[in-house]
Amino acid sequence: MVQKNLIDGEWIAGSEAFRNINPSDTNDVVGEYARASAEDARAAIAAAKAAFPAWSRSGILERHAILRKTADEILARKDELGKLLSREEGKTLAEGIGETVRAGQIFDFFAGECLRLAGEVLPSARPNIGVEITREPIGVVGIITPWNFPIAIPAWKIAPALCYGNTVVFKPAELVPGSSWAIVDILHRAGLPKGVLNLVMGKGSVVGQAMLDSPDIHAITFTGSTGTGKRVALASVEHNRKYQLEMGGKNPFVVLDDADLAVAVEAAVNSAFFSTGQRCTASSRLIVTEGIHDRFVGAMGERMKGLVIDDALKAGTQIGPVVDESQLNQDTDYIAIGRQEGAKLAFGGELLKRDTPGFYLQPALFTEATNAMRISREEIFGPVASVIRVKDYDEALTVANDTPFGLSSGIATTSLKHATHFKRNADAGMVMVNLPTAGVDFHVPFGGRKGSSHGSREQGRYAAEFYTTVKTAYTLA
Ligand SMILES: NC(=O)C1=CN([C@@H]2O[C@H](COP(=O)(O)OP(=O)(O)OC[C@H]3O[C@@H](n4cnc5c(N)ncnc54)[C@H](OP(=O)(O)O)[C@@H]3O)[C@@H](O)[C@H]2O)C=CC1
Ligand SMILES: O=C(O)CCC(=O)C(=O)O
Repeated sequence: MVQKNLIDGEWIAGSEAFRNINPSDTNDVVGEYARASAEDARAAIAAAKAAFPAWSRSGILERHAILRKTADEILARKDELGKLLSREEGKTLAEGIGETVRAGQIFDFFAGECLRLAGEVLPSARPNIGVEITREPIGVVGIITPWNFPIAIPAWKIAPALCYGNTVVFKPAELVPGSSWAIVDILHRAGLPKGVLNLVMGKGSVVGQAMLDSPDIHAITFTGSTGTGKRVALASVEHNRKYQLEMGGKNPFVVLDDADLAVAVEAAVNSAFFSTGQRCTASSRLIVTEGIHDRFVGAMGERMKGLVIDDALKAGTQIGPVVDESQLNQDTDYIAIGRQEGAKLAFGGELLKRDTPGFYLQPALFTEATNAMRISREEIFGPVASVIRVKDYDEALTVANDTPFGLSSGIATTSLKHATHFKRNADAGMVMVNLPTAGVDFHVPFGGRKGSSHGSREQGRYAAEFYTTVKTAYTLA
């Protein structure tokens, strides 16, 4: 059965369908999905526009109940939805279920936020005048999401958009439509009025572009590549619309001489290779001071030998496949580039054969890398990391900050002084001490600096900044 798009409360088949393929086993078709056209996207935008006046004035109990019900269903179906996610994206079952739980928690959090909407009442600078500051929804929000977090990223954009009274046109990545379809179905059945949430699955160059070109989309929230992010920005400036971008990372993980080696290695392996390195918060630059360098590299090699790379759904798998052939080619191209640049491939980097045809790559660790190499400057988005040797903490901090990106950064140290200094001086939106650079909580701000992000933070209460517009009202007493 072809899963359809949701436009104005109706499931619409469209004229074309596309297949969702399991990267662990390319013979396995996860499902078939209707491919929306640019015309479908325009119909979805018109429906969202028409639904906005009523939804923006809907009661907070109605919004709360829908988001609460959605959270409950996602959490109750975590094993089934987690399996679907792992099957379509290739992260391990534990990661797939974990991400599904996170999506449920996000809906739960924003269900609560519906009940906590608040403003401020202030005295005016002039006598006998009262000032009220309130937050109002923006209008139609366009949501464009990537393939690497098929349920959590849609959840952390859709939940606040609806909570604060906006209507939505949602375009998931074509590679992973299954999880997105499932949460839209859940929200629809939870009682969202028609047109409030519209799903248009299909190509970014067609459906996404139609969204960028529409004057009736008042805000766009995007996560994905830097190149597409730039297109979103340019089109948004053209239409004078609000936009928010979460793009790449080249996140540093600093290991100091005084680090607990086991903690450092575990955090580095998680940062660099878990979720097959396909996280914008992944660390691909391991910046290591010279006193611990050789022990760290040796321990990383030992730990990497034990990693189980296999079918995402198999019990015991620790690293699933790369998401598709094009991403696999990007990863192996960068491994070749690293070698040409003079870095030493100390471990891994081989294509692997498993029982089923899939995109299996052994995580790769380069040593003798410099921060000037392309493998240290450009986002690879795969299980490929480089060790950069530095003299001391000061040089480590300089190298860590010497990047066009600024999403996450981490440090392994037992020194309070260095941990405190790093938290203050790392030029990144998120800093982790003795923890992986990736794997964030659902209720606190998420976002970066420099080339990684644009606009206000996502997640937690800070999300209100993007999904609302502030009004200041003056009243003569
Ligand atoms: N920061 C992050 O979390 C992510 C970073 N990336 C980086 O991007 C690289 C490429 O991945 P890729 O999936 O191609 O990333 P894209 O930026 O192309 O995809 C992200 C989303 O944007 C959509 N899109 C593509 N073109 C347009 C357009 N012209 N107008 C509007 N929307 C559009 C995509 O649609 P569709 O895919 O359906 O065509 C997808 O839904 C990765 O290797 C990685 O380096 C990728 C994913 C996430
Ligand atoms: O590290 C995380 O938990 C989130 C990462 C993320 O949002 C991303 O890779 O797009």
